Amino acid sequence: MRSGHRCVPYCSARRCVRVRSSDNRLDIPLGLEHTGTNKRHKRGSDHDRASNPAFCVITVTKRRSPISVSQSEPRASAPSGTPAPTGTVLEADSLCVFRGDRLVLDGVSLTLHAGDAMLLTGPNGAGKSTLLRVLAGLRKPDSGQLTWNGQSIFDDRAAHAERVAYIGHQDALKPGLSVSENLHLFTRPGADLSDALEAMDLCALADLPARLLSAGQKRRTALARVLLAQAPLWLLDEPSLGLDSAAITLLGRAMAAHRARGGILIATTHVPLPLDNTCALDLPGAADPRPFGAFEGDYA
Ligand SMILES: Nc1ncnc2c1ncn2[C@@H]1O[C@H](COP(=O)(O)OP(=O)(O)OP(=O)(O)O)[C@@H](O)[C@H]1O
Repeated sequence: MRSGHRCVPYCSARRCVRVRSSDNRLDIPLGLEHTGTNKRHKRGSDHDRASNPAFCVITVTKRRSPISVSQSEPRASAPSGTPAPTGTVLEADSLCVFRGDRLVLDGVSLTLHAGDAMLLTGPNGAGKSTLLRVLAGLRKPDSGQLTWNGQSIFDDRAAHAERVAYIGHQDALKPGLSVSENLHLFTRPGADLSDALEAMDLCALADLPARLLSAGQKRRTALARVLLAQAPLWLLDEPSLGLDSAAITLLGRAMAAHRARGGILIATTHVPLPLDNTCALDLPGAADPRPFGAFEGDYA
């Protein structure tokens, strides 16, 4: 961690968070880095320094204590006969993202290898969904690098879209189509629709129009779609939202199987998820500083 200073709009509690995950060791320094090359950051900082007494400049000279995270057990191994792409690596370096004038992500770094799982936690508004959208390639960071096997994902967004299975808060089902028809739209070569229906206990609902599903049934359908994507990177925004305990067990099995095949998984959550051997990235969040009008112009 470099020494330096960072201009922090509104909240002195915002901190740089870095996560490193390797086979059985995690190293998560928490500190602050110099980001003076970010023009938006500097512009906002100059303005806020002049006009807002809550604005502050923080100087950090040494690394803070690591977040308490440990990876005590070895991760699930791949089933025999299933080759895991062990060289796969997703890496984010010093990601900064503004929403409106607010610096929501401030120097987030992480490294995940094949089979790794990371839980993204933090209070409402901390930037968990924002980070997932950046990792999915749906939004460019204002600064920082995001690479898959060493290549920027923004060099070829279409290729990155192929490797991502993403679910947001909305289940995004076509209400007039049945569960099967909705899933069929997302079935990639090599995926088996009936396996996905079974994995999420949807067989009895397969012919029901999505508009007639309960919230939990819709979520199970959205998760079945993730299974059918055949994607190495799962980005799940509160995947257990609306699920009953039986469905949460099914979710846990699906996530374990994905990792055992060498998949990478990142999930936001406010509740415990049935995942072993994860690392956690806790975004600190900050009190919302602005009235609604201040957010105009950023609807990405
Ligand atoms: N379209 C937008 N324009 C401007 N600001 C936004 C927009 N969407 C979200 N934000 C702001 O970005 C911040 C981060 O939002 P985000 O949805 O990433 O948080 P979160 O950690 O996922 O929250 P939650 O736990 O409630 O799901 C919030 O302060 C929010 O007000």
